[in-house]
Amino acid sequence: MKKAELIFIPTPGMSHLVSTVEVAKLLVDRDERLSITFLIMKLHFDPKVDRFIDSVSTACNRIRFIHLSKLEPDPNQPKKLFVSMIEAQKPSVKEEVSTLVSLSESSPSSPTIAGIVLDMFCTSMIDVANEFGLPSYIFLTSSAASLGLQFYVQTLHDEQKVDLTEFKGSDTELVMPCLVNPLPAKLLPSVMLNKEWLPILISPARRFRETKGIMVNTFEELESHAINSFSNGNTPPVYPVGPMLSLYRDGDRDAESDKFKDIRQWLDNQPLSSVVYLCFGSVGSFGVDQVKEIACGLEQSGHRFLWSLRQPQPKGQMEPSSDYTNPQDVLPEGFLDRTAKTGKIIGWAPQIDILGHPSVGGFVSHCGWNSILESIWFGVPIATWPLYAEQQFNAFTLIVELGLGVEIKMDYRGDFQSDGDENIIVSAGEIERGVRCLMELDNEKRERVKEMSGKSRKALENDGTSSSWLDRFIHDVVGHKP
Ligand SMILES: O=c1ccn([C@@H]2O[C@H](COP(=O)(O)OP(=O)(O)O[C@H]3O[C@H](CO)[C@@H](O)[C@H](O)[C@H]3O)[C@@H](O)[C@H]2O)c(=O)[nH]1
Repeated sequence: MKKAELIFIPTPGMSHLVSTVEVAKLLVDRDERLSITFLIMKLHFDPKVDRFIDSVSTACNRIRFIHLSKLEPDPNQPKKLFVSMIEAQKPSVKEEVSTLVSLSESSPSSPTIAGIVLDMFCTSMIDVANEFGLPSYIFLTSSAASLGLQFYVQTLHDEQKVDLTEFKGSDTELVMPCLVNPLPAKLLPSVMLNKEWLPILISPARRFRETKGIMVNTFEELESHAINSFSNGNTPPVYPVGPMLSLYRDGDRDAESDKFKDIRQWLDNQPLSSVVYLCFGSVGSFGVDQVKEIACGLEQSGHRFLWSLRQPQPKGQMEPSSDYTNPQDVLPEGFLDRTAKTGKIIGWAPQIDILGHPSVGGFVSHCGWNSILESIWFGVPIATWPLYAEQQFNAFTLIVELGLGVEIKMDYRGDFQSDGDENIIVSAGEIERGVRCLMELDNEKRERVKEMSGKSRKALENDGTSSSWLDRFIHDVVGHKP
């Protein structure tokens, strides 16, 4: 039986890496011929990434990680765009791929290199795959609808010569194959409405078309309409293989166990479904004025809360936000004392543990796709408060397309991607209303979320839809199991 190896090139931030590693784990579990080598770029320092990789390396013997050497930034160059920083890693990627290919060719017992699986930000590495005659695949860490959006926007731009930036601030509604409902143009990701950023977004979609297939972190039962919109043969095959969640992040747990124990204990003492959890992803944070409004909104709502409150990064920086040393400095006077019995402020959150805890009854989220999938998995309804990237679009998908959430905001834009004219403050009143709406959600809506939770778990069972798609992917990449 000939063995096969896939090379994975992820974007090395937690929100892309975790689901990519998870799909790799399932692939090797489902076929003993497969092994996977990850090439890890060192783009910024996040100790969570290293801890996570260490824990996976020790647990899975057919997955290994090769760390590429860190490129020192050229002091004469202005700070580069993220995708350009990835593109600059091509020579090191090429060197590693060359070594792996030579090794594979030198011995009949070595696995054949079957292809390269890339993150959406790493499509420049398709050139490396082509050089070695290897097929490329994508693993998309966001939704099928967001994939449809990328193809739609690229077609509008390239074929119909539409200047997308004209949609900025307009009331136009866009009808696209991946959505049942028309999308208000104001919910397009900021990068699509900005002349400087648009090419960065158009380019991956063009290159996706060159690949042999796209695995997406979603499942048929959740996004059937969007998934069906790819069946016209105009795109490479799409494989909905999710939800890919890391339900046991041992690396995180060991490193921060005392802090996490305290959070678990606090949750253990709260009534069933009584706590609203607030978290805005790995990067999201707010300025002091907005923090105060959130605090007042929570207090006015009277609901119990667990709030991951984080410090803003310098403008334009997209690295994980850090915890406050003294959160009281940014909160309204006396807030911590007044809410001592009903609320808890934390920094980086053990999100999976929190969402899985029976005391949690709602999630105020920035609508990162991982957070949405995690919340659905645990049957916790979401109140949307998107900040950047495709999050406004995800909020629309969740509320309008899927009917699985309530709205605090849908068109809000976080500081780092707004052009300065969109920085409205969401008032305490709006937050209070949103939190009440979420926590006092009618049974029918809560049941819908629970039902989808069951479907998400079923999709990954041995005979579930996502497992079948994983098998189909393996078959397309390495052929029939003997
Ligand atoms: O305090 C925290 C904050 C986050 N997380 C975890 O970190 C991940 C965050 O992922 P996500 O919810 O997708 O948010 P982002 O970190 O913002 O993710 C980026 O990547 C996603 C997937 O491509 C996109 O959907 C987002 O828009 C983009 O910002 C999730 O697994 C969370 O469980 C924690 O465990 N604790």
